[in-house]
Amino acid sequence: MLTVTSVSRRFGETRVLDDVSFEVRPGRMTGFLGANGAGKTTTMRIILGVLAAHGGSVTWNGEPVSPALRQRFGYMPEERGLYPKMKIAEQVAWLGQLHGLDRDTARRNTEALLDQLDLTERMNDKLEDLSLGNQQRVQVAAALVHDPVLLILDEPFSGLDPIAVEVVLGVLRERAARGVPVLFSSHQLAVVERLCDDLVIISGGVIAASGDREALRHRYGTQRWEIVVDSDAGWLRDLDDVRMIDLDGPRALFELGDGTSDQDVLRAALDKGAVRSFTPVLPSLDEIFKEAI
Ligand SMILES: Nc1ncnc2c1ncn2[C@@H]1O[C@H](COP(=O)(O)OP(=O)(O)OP(=O)(O)O)[C@@H](O)[C@H]1O
Repeated sequence: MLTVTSVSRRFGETRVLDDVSFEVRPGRMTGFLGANGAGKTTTMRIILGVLAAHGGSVTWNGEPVSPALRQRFGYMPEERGLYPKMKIAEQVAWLGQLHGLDRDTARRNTEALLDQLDLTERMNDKLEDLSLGNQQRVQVAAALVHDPVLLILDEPFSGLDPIAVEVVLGVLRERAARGVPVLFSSHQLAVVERLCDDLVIISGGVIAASGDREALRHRYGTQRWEIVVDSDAGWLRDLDDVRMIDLDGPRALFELGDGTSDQDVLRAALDKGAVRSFTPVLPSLDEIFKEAI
């Protein structure tokens, strides 16, 4: 497990990270969410040792992160730093060797990854001859070739079409399933909502919320209910302490005040006729994000 504890960082007089603490747990995809300039890239660089922290610590299974251990981390930086004129298989295998793999293992891992990422047919093409989406798949291969014990990915899904998102996601999920902690940043709330098990939300260099995604959905946002009846559900508006959010004929989305309960509403609905469905609706990531920051 990776543990970030009370990390701070300034650039000049500006404090860009303030007491940042969170965990990236084994076998879990952790989404790192924040607006532009919130501090995601700075945090990732500190984890990778590319940038020094001005306070706090980063530990791996309770131990400080040594340079030798960092070699075993996988990092996909925001500025995609591969060689445009080098053939992709050669390049990925070479990066594997730089991370300590022998030549045969590097080649085997490269071939397996390029196959998983649907790039086998392009393996002898130069990076610059690939579409931007395919170049990004190569970046993913480069971050994974040495079988990293931890994966840190800065915006791995940006600019990918939906099919490429699925392909990259499949590869990352497989690593997570093998027990590798995966931290990835993203602006795309809908993507993160679908992909992550845990969430870290950062705002202005401060952690606004972190932990299990479902637990956060329960903790943040206002609980709502959806009911579907047989005829128009507009009568719900007349009930005390019911606030209608959305009404679409027999379907209504509403919130409850303190003076009533979901069971009161259900009873009132059954008195009127058939109830086809009645479900609590948890807030979306979008709502959690807005409330947390
Ligand atoms: N080398 C630097 N010198 C000065 N300020 C910097 C430097 N790197 C980052 N910053 C500032 O630190 C803050 C956090 O930047 P960071 O890149 O970590 O944010 P981010 O959450 O990754 O944003 P984005 O989503 O736009 O990539 C920003 O205000 C940024 O301008």
